[in-house]
Amino acid sequence: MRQSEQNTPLYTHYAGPALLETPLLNKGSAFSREERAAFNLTGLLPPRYETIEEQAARAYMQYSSFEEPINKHIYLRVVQDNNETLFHRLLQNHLEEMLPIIYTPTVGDACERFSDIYRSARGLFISYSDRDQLDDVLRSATKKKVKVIVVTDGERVLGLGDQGIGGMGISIGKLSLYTACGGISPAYTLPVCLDVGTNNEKLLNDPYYMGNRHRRISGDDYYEFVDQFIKAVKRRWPEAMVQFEDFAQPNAMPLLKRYRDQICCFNDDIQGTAAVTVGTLLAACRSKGEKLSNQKVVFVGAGSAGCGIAEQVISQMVSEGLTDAQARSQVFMVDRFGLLTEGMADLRDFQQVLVQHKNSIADWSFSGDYASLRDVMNCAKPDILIGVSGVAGLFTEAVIKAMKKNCKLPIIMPLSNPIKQIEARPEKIIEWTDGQVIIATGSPFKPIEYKGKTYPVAQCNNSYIFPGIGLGVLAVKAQRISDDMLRVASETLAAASPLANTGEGGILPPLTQLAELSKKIAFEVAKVAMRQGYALELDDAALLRKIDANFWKPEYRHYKRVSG
Ligand SMILES: O=C([O-])CC(=O)C(=O)O
Ligand SMILES: [Mg+2]
Repeated sequence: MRQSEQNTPLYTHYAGPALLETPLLNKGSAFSREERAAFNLTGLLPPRYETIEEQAARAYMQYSSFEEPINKHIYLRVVQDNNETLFHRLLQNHLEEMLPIIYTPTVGDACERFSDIYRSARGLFISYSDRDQLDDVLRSATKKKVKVIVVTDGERVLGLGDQGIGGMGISIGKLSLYTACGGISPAYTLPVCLDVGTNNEKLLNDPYYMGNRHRRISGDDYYEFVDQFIKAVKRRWPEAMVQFEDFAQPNAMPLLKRYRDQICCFNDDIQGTAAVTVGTLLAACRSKGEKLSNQKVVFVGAGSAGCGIAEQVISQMVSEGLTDAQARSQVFMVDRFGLLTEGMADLRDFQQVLVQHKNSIADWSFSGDYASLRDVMNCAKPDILIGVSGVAGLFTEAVIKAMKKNCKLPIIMPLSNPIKQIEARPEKIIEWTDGQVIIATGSPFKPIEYKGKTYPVAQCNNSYIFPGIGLGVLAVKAQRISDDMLRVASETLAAASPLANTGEGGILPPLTQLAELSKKIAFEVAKVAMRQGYALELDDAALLRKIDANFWKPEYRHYKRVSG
């Protein structure tokens, strides 16, 4: 059996202060007496030799001294930039408590205030003005073996809009989860922010803003720049997987279409969110003893994320036996002007195929030009309501009550992040439906007490999907990420649903079980990649061993010195 790399010594020429200043290698007070002597560290550290658990206990005490989530976030990022192994041990020990701090929702604040709270360098900022020297820029990344890149241009960070280089915060947060929940070694990850400017006036006028102070580059210049970046990545790290994150709607889909058959990549907001949503819906329907293909689904927000999920829902309905046209007739997209309806002006291609035909809503009665969300609730009588609008408060009491009137146990999923952008808070939805509801949100919420009963709130966030995809892709060196790989990730998630399996607990397994779930997703994803000819061929036992061997653990290795 292949021994995990982590049990073997690590050979390095770094020594003295440079070793302590390299977060991937630094062990701080855990350097042993022998290592301190061999690496010229004697005297640079307090005399006591500590274990990683002792270090983690001190760090947790310091962490707990901060009240505000943003200050806890800043503290954890400092630990990360100082000692990555310790950072991940701390996360592992307190995953449930710390996920909302390093990731959604607090990561949203960290992106908005990126320049204000900036401490030290992490990741690669790639400026448009550097476009002719991208090979040099990528060479500056000291990591030789980058295997997972999360790249954003910061134009649509969560539901917070254009954050310019603040988008780096989300790339960092996603990759922390790749490690914490998908076992990808931090030595293999690289957060990237493409700085093509910002149209956010507040940032442009903010003296502390650290990005380039010009408006966003757009059109052909923009696409050419992204292309230069992708080509440079292919030259430097030909096997790296690229996750597109938080690109604005007009660019997200074209970029995905352009690269999905060229490199190993996916768009987290379109495909990752679709995969987790379909997985959650499958589990919710199973827990009701029903099929997704028997449900009517309303989406609020017809951007690339909403339409991406809708297409995935449709393809699931078709796999359950509906025709494409039948499935489309059961899906209703509502955007700022109302229900997407045949003949509506200015629709994008991906919206055009999701309109309702005039004759299928001929017997609806409504007053404006297009049916409003409330009209859709009254006339379509949906079973499922999904919010991906980024607009707080759109699920009003009237909307939810109109839905409940026609559906005994509605499935309601306000998915917009972070919490301040949510369509309706879950405790309100429970109150308005008198507890007769299945809820999932994009951001985390504590279980809700209502009339003596406890209601868990599932966090339908793409974090259930991407770590497992990454682990599977790495295990078999997959060259592409196909729709079937994403579909099997949804099914694997649904199959792990406590509520669907036992009639009790949440619709989704708790996030604390993500590492185990990611291994299962990785296994299934890798098998599909092999079947489709995108990956190394391995038998099941060898694949399981590979996944385990690839799963990095926050433990210190023993170091041996080599000359530099
Ligand atoms: O980051 C998250 O929590 C989920 C996500 O991709 C988004 O909202 O853009
Ligand atoms: Mg996102």
